[in-house]
Amino acid sequence: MKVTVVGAGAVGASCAEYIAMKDFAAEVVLVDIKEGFAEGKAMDLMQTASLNGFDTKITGTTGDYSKTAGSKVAVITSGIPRKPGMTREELIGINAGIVKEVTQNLVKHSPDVIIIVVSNPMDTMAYLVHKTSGLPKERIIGMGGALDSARFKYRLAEALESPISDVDGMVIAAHSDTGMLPLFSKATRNGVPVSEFLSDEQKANVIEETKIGGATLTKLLGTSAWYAPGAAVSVMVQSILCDQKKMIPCSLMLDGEYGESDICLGVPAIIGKDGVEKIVNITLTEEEKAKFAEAAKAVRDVNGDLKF
Ligand SMILES: NC(=O)c1ccc[n+]([C@@H]2O[C@H](COP(=O)([O-])OP(=O)(O)OC[C@H]3O[C@@H](n4cnc5c(N)ncnc54)[C@H](O)[C@@H]3O)[C@@H](O)[C@H]2O)c1
Ligand SMILES: O=C(O)C[C@H](O)C(=O)O
Repeated sequence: MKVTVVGAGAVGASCAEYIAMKDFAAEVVLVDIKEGFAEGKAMDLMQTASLNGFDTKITGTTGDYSKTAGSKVAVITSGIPRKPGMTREELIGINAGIVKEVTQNLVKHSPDVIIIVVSNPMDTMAYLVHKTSGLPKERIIGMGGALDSARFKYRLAEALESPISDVDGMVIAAHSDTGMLPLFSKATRNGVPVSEFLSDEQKANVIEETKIGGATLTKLLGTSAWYAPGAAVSVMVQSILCDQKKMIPCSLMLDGEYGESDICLGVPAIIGKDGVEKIVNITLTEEEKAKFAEAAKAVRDVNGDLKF
């Protein structure tokens, strides 16, 4: 099956690399607006195929969407990343126009496509794709929770001094510095609640470091992260192409779930061959419910800046 990745920059190339390395897709098409850039990234990645042992064919194109025709999944990473000191929300002015145009091109050539939205501010960009693509809501999935949950597990393992494979946990709500909701109450080490091992101070630190995970990396790198974002996308694409039905927190259009409607926010969902098979309703504490509602209010304010 064919996967298109729009934006052959840091995140787009990382998506293509992880998808190819796992060898579950027949073809990955990279698209960029910068002349020759996607072609160059595709060629460089293809020259790793014999070294890394994959058969996925990676091609690149400068804006020729006819090459993306018949894609099962398209990942939108085109747009600008933030610089140190910025919030993701500040990117809306430039990225909204790019995401809207790219979506129209993708849908024109692949009407049955499932779109994974990565460009920031992601929850708002996912909402924009819902409002402008004409695709059913099951086929538009924002990527944020998979990445934020991986960062949560990294911070939990650090605090627990345990291997990451011992740890499980999930982050829902908004993909923003303030609106992320790491579900500490449900995090476990080999099935045992992590609250059995960590103090209140450690808990607060893990939650805060998780929420500012993207900002911390942006400060260190001078631009935002790409390895873990690419790996997170590859997990979502694999769950679709291989119909794995994994439960993954994704930014989805809500219609009453978690008390919200007409907004994209991170919630756990079953992801399979048709996209979103089911939004999973989990029980939140009263404090978590209040934080989810607060995150929704902030995302709704940002959505208000969109022009359709
Ligand atoms: N949702 C997440 O978890 C997450 C994680 C990391 C990054 N991001 C976001 O992903 C986006 C990309 O980040 P990056 O680090 O890869 O940036 P980047 O600058 O390295 O790459 C972006 C690429 O998009 C291309 N582009 C711009 N306009 C285009 C268009 N109209 N059509 C096709 N290509 C176009 C650029 O030429 C560039 O190569 C940013 O908005 C960033 O904030 C989101
Ligand atoms: O932090 C960013 O701006 C990029 C991305 O959303 C991330 O979380 O890495």
